[in-house]
Amino acid sequence: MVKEKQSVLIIEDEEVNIRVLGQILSREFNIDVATCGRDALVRAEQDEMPDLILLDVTMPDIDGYELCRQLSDNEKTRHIPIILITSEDQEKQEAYGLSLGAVDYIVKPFSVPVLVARVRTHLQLKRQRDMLSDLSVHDSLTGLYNRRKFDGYIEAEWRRACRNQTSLALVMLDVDLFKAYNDHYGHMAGDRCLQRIADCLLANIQRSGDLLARYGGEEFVAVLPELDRHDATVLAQKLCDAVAALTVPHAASTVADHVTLSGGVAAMVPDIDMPSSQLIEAADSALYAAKKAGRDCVQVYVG
Ligand SMILES: Nc1nc2c(ncn2[C@@H]2O[C@H](COP(=O)(O)OP(=O)(O)OP(=O)(O)O)[C@@H](O)[C@H]2O)c(=O)[nH]1
Repeated sequence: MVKEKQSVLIIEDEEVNIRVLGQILSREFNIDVATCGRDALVRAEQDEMPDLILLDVTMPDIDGYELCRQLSDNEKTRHIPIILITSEDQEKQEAYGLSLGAVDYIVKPFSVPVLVARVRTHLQLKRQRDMLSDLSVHDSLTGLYNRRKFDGYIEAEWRRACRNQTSLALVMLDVDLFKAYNDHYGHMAGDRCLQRIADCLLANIQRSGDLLARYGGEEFVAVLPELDRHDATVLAQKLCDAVAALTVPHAASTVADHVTLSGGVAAMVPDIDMPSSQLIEAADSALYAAKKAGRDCVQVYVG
């Protein structure tokens, strides 16, 4: 999600510099401060990550260049632009800092308007990058995550479940007789129906590690870490019930007088040599079984 007000992490150990930078920048941005390298590494990785880091090269514990290298090498923090602040006005030092991953380099004593202008420019670029990356993982019709996000997420969760030897569950949901819905009510009404279903499913998936995505046209998928087969089945039924309770009329359905879903559930504790596609195929075959069993029901894969 792209933030309204962006945030800047100032990594600086001198009180007077913190005060000056804080005063200048807090008019436009949220400010966080770290006074040593170790604290900076923790703050850069927290849930509410900074959008930009102003890093003083001279720090008491970890050298600023080393800190810059660590932040740029870390998968979680590498996308945060870093501006180095230093009193060393040497071309070699500047080139070194930039080669470590910093996006800019400011020499003390600095001009306030120049510093603010550079911070603004890098934050604007960061905002544009965030918007692009947000668009690339969301489905434009429903606002849910898209297939690309799902593919990456299930892979990561599969590896985590394998490492921790915990269960990973997958629920696949497909709108029943949706071709007939489109044929009867028109494609635009079909789109609105999919949006209502998406909102409803999202409202009923609450745990922070869960991921709901639009898997294909009228198919949705939920990745549910640390859920076993039983609990995933309970959730899948709850999702189907919630959509049925919307009572969206479906006059062309042979199953009910309103829109219904079929669901397929699979859950596994992965082995090191099992691909994540095994879980997807299992949920898909359970969904196929639900369709064969007459639709408007949930079936579970029992391997
Ligand atoms: N309105 C709309 N329709 C879509 C969208 N994506 C896929 N569809 C339609 O969803 C329908 C799916 O049809 P089928 O795969 O035959 O399945 P079904 O009619 O739902 O039948 P069952 O799955 O067997 O219950 C197709 O007619 C697609 O055109 C979309 O974004 N908007």
